[in-house]
This record gives sequence, C-alpha cells and structure tokens, in this order.
Amino acid sequence: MSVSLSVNVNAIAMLRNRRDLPWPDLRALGRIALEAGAAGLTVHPRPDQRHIRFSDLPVLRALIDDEFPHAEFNIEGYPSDDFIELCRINQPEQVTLVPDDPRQATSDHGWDFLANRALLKDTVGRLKADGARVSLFADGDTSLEALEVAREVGAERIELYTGPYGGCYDDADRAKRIAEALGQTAERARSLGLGVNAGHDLTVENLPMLVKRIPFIEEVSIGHGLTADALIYGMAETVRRFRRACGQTV
Ligand SMILES: CC(=O)[C@@H](O)[C@H](O)COP(=O)(O)O
Ligand SMILES: NCC(=O)COP(=O)(O)O
Repeated sequence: MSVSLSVNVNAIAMLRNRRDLPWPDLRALGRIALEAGAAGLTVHPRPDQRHIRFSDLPVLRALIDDEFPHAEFNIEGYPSDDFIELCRINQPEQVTLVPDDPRQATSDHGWDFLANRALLKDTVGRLKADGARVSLFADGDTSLEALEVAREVGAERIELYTGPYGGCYDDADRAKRIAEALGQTAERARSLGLGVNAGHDLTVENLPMLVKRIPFIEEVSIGHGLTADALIYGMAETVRRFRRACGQTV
C-alpha cells in the first residue's frame, strides 16, 4: 500500500481571486495534477469563499466525472447546514470534517471528540447517507478514548493535523518528536479500525520522515507547499515530486 496524494486547490483559488478574472484556471490545473498521478482533488470551502468559491465545486466534480473516474473529490470543512448541503450537491467521495471557526485564517486544531459527540454523530450519519466516506480532523496527540468516539460516531478515517510538524522545518529534533507523537496517534486509530489520512503544511522535505514513521497513511492532502513548489517546477513535475516523497514509484 502506498500513500495517495490529494491536491488541495485552495491556494490556487486564492491567487485567482486577486482579480475578477478566471485564471489561474482550477479545472486546467486540476487536470494537470490528476494527469501527473494525483489520486484526487481537495477543496476547503469557507463561508466567506475567500479562496474556493461554492461555484468551483461543480466544475471540479465534473472534471473528475468526465475525465478521471477513478479519482476522488475530498471536501473539507465545518459541518454547518450550508456545508452539508454543498456536499449533498457535489457528491464527494470523501468529506473531511474540520472544527473551524469562520474567523480562523486556516485550520489549526483537530476535533474535541468528547465535547462534539452529538454533532459529529448527526453529521457523519447524514454525509454517509449521501454516499461519502467521512474523515475527522484530529490533533497529533489524540487519546484512545477520543478516537473511540470518532469510531462510535461512524467515521471511517481520521486526518492527522500535521501543522505543528510542518512548522518545525528548521528544527529537526522537534520534528522527530512530533512525528513520533503523530505515529502513536495513528497506531491508536488503526487499532480501532480507523483509516489514517494526514495534512497541513506538508512538503517534499517533511513527507518522507512522516511516511517512514506511519507507512499506513492512506492519503495526504496538500495545498500550500505544493502550490508554492508548482511556481518553481510547474504543476505536473511538482505532483511527481510529491508522489515520490510519499513513497510512490513514479
Ligand atoms: C484541513 C486542513 O488542514 C486544510 O484544509 C487547510 O485548512 C487548508 O485550508 P486553507 O487553504 O484555508 O488554509
Ligand atoms: N487537509 C489538509 C490540506 O488539504 C492541505 O493543507 P495545506 O497543505 O494547504 O496546509
């Protein structure tokens, strides 16, 4: 089993939104990413639509349906009624629920599973009834008791929040300690039958150590670092570089 790469196009949308113009073109760049071997596309629509716009979702859904039927669409976000309706309309293969406040600049923590048991149970049930696999964003030190709630509410996977790991790009010892904590959380999740995804601030440089510690990660979703590299190497070559960093043979 190798780690799949889902390309998050939020940062591309943010660049597009600097002008009232349709480029960079999400559908065109999504196509290049999928042609280069990405397993799917990720979006994280926020209520203010500051990067991905709700109108982008059907365009990306159609790209996958028309040209890459084996690829997956992953929609991430806070489970408001509007978000659940967006998911119902756009039929993602996977929904990743994230406990974001609309005022947050970006995602910066996982779920408090015990405090949100009822919300998660209701939401996971609704999303699964619409046909999606559900993954729940989880801090890197989530306890077994909390992960039991993730399983009990019906989630199939967790997504490890790797922001603190990505943040220590200049401190190898700290990165090693955080990778170890992430690995232990991943093992706790696996012992309960939960699949493990990971994401936030992952890069070509920091992926290999994470994948070595947690070889059973099913998917990483990557946007910011991948988009930054695409400015240097182009989207297709960047996707190949990230796939190699995931341990894939390219
Ligand atoms: C859940 C997660 O870590 C990513 O979706 C991240 O939140 C990207 O969102 P932004 O592009 O808004 O920072
Ligand atoms: N789920 C994490 C994600 O989609 C991308 O996060 P980032 O690479 O933009 O930090």
